[in-house]
Amino acid sequence: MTLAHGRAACEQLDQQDPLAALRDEFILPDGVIYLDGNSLGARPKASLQRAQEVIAQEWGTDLIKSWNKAGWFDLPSTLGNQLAPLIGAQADEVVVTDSTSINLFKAISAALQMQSGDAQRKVIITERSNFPTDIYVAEGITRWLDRGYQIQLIDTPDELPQVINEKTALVMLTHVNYRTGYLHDMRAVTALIHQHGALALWDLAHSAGAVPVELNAAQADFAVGCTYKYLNGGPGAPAFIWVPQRHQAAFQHPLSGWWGHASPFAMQPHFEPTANIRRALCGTQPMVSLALVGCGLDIFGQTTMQAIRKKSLALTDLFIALVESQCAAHPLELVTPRSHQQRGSQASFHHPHAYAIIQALIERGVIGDYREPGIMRFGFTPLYVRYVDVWDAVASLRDILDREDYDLHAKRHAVT
Ligand SMILES: Cc1ncc(COP(=O)(O)O)c(C=O)c1O
Ligand SMILES: Nc1ccccc1C(=O)C[C@H](N)C(=O)O
Repeated sequence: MTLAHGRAACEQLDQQDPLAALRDEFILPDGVIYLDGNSLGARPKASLQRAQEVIAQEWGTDLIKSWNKAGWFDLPSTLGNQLAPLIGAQADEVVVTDSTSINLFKAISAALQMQSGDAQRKVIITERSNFPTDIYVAEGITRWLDRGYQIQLIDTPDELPQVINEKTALVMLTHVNYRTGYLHDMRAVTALIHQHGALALWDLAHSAGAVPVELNAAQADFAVGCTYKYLNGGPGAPAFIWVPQRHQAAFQHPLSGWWGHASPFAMQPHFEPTANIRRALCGTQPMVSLALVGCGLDIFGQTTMQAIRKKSLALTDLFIALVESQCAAHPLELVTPRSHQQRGSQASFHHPHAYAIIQALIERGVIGDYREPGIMRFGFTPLYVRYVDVWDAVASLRDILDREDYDLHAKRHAVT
């Protein structure tokens, strides 16, 4: 079977797919091909019943008792422990809490604090192409501290070895780039960062549940990430933060709310951080939303990240090959690395009319998204995307391009 066998070959791949049955765990509307799980994951079927249970039973009937009885108070750690194996972390190293932006704030502040004994380490290195919130939060911290911290933006990963030095306090990278899908070699980059005495903070927003991650094996220092993308936790679901055992005692951040206290219900007038990962917590969590994260994580119990990675690469390989063969007459330019070692679970193409084309695709039920400048972005979640979806998505794309069936004056929505 080759591509020349067309859609039938894709059907056969679906029949042989060891993950095929997992699609049944999700609700996906008829007629929709969902290639945007890198922005908002699809809904696990179980989440509706779980929401009903939390609202009707745990909140409605059990009321305040649920903080103990339903495990609400422990839930950030319970879910963190469930997530840990997916990112190469140990138990008691992860909590699911707050947003990625807020967790970035905690991790960056703690890292700067840990480096503050060395007065010359004043530089945070990150990529110009990093997701903006990462850069913005670092800017907010440096401006607010007003102690001469600087942010140095690099334009390509290759620049890191040239710019990192004894003045670098922290290198903050997103493991898989949100726009291009470029995947860093976490182990090699972390080793380089450590050679220079700096700390390594990884944003796993586009990695957790998408690619195998080995935080402890890579000796990373801190990590944060979303649960609403590849982990299918739900819109705005709380994010996570990982602090390895070896850094927990030194991990201090300024959002020292009562949930991070050694004994929150002692109601002491001074903050004393708890000894464990719960010092990364701040305050009360949104329980309805937090509970649904478990439904997304449960599905991962039925497979492995290796199986997911295998299918992810097959899906992106197929998509890239089909776009390049079927749409060869059009000015599409792949911005995602071809090399498997450097590719996350997405494929992005540049086209001068990318926004209008994405809108036309969405109208036909093929959901991807648009990112500046001129990039059509397609995310592949192996738990529910089929090989035939890839075939059908490219057929729609080709048809739209061949007929120029898109509106160049398409209205720009607030969310693209
Ligand atoms: C790399 C990265 N970091 C962070 C975020 C989001 O942060 P938050 O959930 O705080 O909006 C995203 C996407 O929204 C992202 O792609
Ligand atoms: N949280 C969102 C809310 C609204 C719209 C998009 C998002 C995203 O997550 C975007 C994603 N981080 C991205 O890689 O572009």
